[in-house]
Amino acid sequence: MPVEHSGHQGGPCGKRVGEEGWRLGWSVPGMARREEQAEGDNHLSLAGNERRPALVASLGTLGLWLQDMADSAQAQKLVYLVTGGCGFLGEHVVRMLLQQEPRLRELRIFDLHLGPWLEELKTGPVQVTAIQGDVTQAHEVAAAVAGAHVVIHTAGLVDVFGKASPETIHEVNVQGTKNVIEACVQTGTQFLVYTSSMEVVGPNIKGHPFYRGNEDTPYEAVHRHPYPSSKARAEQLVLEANGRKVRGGLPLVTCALRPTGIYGEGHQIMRDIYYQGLRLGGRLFRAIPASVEHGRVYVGNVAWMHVLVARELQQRPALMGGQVYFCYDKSPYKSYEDFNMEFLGPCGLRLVGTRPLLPYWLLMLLAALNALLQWLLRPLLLYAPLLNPYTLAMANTTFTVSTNKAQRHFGYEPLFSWEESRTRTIRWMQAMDSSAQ
Ligand SMILES: NC(=O)C1=CN([C@@H]2O[C@H](COP(=O)(O)OP(=O)(O)OC[C@H]3O[C@@H](n4cnc5c(N)ncnc54)[C@H](O)[C@@H]3O)[C@@H](O)[C@H]2O)C=CC1
Ligand SMILES: C[C@H](CCCC(C)(C)O)[C@H]1CC[C@H]2[C@@H]3[C@H](O)CC4=CC(=O)CC[C@]4(C)[C@H]3CC[C@]12C
Repeated sequence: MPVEHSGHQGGPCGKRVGEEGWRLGWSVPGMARREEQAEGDNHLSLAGNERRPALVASLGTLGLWLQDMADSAQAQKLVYLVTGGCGFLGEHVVRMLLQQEPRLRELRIFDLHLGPWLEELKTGPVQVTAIQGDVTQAHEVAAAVAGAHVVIHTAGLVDVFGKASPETIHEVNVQGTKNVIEACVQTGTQFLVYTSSMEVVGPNIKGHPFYRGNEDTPYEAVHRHPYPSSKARAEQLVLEANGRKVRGGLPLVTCALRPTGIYGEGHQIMRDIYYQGLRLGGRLFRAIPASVEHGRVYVGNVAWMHVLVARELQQRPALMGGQVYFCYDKSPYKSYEDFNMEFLGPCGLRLVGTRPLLPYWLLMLLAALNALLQWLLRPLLLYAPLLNPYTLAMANTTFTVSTNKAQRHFGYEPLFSWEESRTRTIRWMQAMDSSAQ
């Protein structure tokens, strides 16, 4: 079925919250903590002054306030650049940085398409600079990178459905990443965090399972599809660049984060599958055996890992430079379809069948047919269904991660529990549904 959204009449999800609700209400657990703690500190200092004359108390408070101002002026000195900052993951990284990185002075958001929601960020204490640009254009990248302390490079062309040509995917993912690296070297930016993917490892073309593996698990990574090939090449370039001298003589410090399948607020594929289910009368039909595990990670935790890595890379360059980290959290191990049902179920969709309804060979045939149709129709229209030989192989091969490398190297703990990740995703789907009605 082609991926399209028009004509959606709304579904059975109950709540009536505008889609913007999840954007405007965006906050993280513990976020209130910083503010509460600040307030608490003030209460403490006032309590100490309680029995003194009012003037002394006021002067004391003023002094503390001035001290606070001086501290924060000194602390707020870093300039971060997020490429792809208006994408699904990028937006979460941007919002997480604004909430969790107190040393931020300026946040630059570089993207081919800037979102209108950026406007609301511009009223906060951190200078938010939106830059419309293309990572394939070296001069645009260099201009955006100049003067940044840290670059988080999430921009990429995520396409496993044949929407873009292999050349375009390579241009954006590989040449774009080369441009980011060169810009860091030329302008003197010392820290680069790259959003890689589990796909740089696998599943490979032979369909070998990767069961609860970690960063050191031996696995034959062989790719033919342009997306994983481009991500693997780009990751390699980023890691090889670790230690290169940047302008001014200091070494470049790089590392790569490899998310498994990301889910959460703003996830386009989840949206597509939801609408597909609605078109099928509120049902989805099981295509993949429930025993095939597919690794998933909540977008808020992936964003949190980016913020932490960016921070800790500056403290522990020798340990973390040139390293790769899988992104993980407490999301349960399930098949791709069963996992999606955690969110689609509460929105009224049903997964029909405890076993795949069609034999695998027939699915392969349908997937091949879709690929053929895509090719035949290309001169006339873009036919990009979810099912093709590559996505079928992806969904049908076990790939799960079990590691604590991020915890050992930079103290990562997921910021969002599984329950919270699930609730947030469901709320977003419900808001999306009611805003479409
Ligand atoms: N969605 C997922 O499950 C996973 C994604 N990733 C990686 O995470 C990163 C972000 O992915 P998503 O947020 O899912 O994708 P997305 O498509 O929502 O975001 C990518 C962003 O990059 C921007 N972009 C694309 N081409 C550009 C160009 N030439 N110049 C400047 N900006 C450009 C897009 O406009 C978009 O805002 C990608 O690098 C992807 O490979 C890794 C693992 C899993
Ligand atoms: C669309 C696929 C599911 C199709 C189900 C079927 C065959 C019944 O129609 C998705 C299955 C696995 C997904 C990919 C996986 O989560 C890893 C990814 C990592 C990335 O870096 C980008 C996204 C993706 C390739 C993701 C894309 C959708 C699936 C192929």
